Amino acid sequence: MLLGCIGDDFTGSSDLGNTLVKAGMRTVQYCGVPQSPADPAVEAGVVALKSRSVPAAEAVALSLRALDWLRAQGCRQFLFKYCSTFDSTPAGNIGPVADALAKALGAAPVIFCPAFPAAGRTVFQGHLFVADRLLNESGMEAHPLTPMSDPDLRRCLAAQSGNGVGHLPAAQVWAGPQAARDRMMAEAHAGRPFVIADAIRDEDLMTLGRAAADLPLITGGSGIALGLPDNFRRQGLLAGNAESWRPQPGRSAVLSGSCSRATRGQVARHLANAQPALEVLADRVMTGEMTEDMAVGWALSQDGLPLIYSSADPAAVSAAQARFGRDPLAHRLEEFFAETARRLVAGGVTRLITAGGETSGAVVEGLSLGRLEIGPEIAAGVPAIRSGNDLVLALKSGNFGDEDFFARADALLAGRERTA
Ligand SMILES: Nc1ncnc2c1ncn2[C@@H]1O[C@H](COP(=O)(O)OP(=O)(O)O)[C@@H](O)[C@H]1O
Ligand SMILES: O=C(O)[C@@H](O)C(=O)COP(=O)(O)O
Repeated sequence: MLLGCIGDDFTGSSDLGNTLVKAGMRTVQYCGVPQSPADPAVEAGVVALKSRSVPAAEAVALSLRALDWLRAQGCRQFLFKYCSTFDSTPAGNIGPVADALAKALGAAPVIFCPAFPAAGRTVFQGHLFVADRLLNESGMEAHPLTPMSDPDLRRCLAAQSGNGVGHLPAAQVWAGPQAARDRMMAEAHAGRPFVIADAIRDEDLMTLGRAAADLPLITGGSGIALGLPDNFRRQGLLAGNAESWRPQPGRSAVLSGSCSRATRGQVARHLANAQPALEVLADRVMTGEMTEDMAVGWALSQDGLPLIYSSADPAAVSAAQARFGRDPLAHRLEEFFAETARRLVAGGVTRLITAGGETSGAVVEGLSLGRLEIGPEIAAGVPAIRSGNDLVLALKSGNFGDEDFFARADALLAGRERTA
């Protein structure tokens, strides 16, 4: 294994796997830290953790265990993948995890770049934009678990990290890999080893990848990985033939616990298309009026593509959180989706589409999946995934995908539609 990656959630890890496979690296996503060694043919390993919203000390411990395993597989470089919207709070977990990984690897400077231009995320003057909006006006300010109210990534990171935070401005990125590298080294020498890097185009991410060729630790969204495979390819280390894919016949279902704007649009489209949909109201789940059994019984009796969703708008989310508490509510809803997924698969579902990072993490952990093979791209940042012989999945990040994502994902997973 050449490149060892640690993803702080499961959708994000598949997003990263998608980038690496497209750029020609044989990539496997592992659900949690594996117990046994990797297949030697794997060139990039992504250890997916559910560490984005757990207490910081737990996220650090999990990430260091993942690092130990990846080091034992011989990795030469390490990547910490977090969200392209920098999902975190002043308590972490991006800063504390990066502090621990940098210390363990003796890494300085360390790039921080969540930019993902294909999904509209760009970093300019140290600020994060989602399309033409600053992060704090993008809808992320109302996220149920990690509301993002400050678009200045230098301030966000400084609040969470024990390391000095510097900046690599766009002008130095546009001046090429050497200029970018020089600026990062200068920042590190000035006591600011954690460097927020501007990037507004894929070309900028390619430049950053090249500038980071000999850095032990890189951090960012999936975009920061765009240029890394070329570094290994230049050294003649890649075998080629990164992707293999086989669609899956059978039944499908969609589970959505994402309350993000894009997902709510996808739910609305599904309803407008008169496809079967069951709304899981937070109150009914918390009071036990709605059970997993009811949801599964409903889904298995539907024709078409059944959608079970708790996706709700910010006002409904706030009201439910005020009533039940943010964490107990999130925990119960995630448990609901995990158990529903288990029963759906036991009941014969072979294609599962999940929306939301925490939700997808709960589902994948609930299903005790181990190793995921990354297939073709369904939408920017969302690949088709295979787990063993009988199950294929799409783990959709909350804010990814067009309005027709659910139908499109199912068609691709079933082999009714070819890749983009
Ligand atoms: N109706 C709801 N009210 C409150 N919280 C909710 C509701 N539906 C889902 N949640 C919780 O909100 C969180 C959404 O996070 P996640 O699944 O990561 O979605 P996203 O990818 O959009 O961030 C989950 O913990 C989920 O359980
Ligand atoms: O980088 C991204 O935006 C995604 O890969 C990701 O991590 C999204 O997380 P969720 O929105 O919580 O699914």
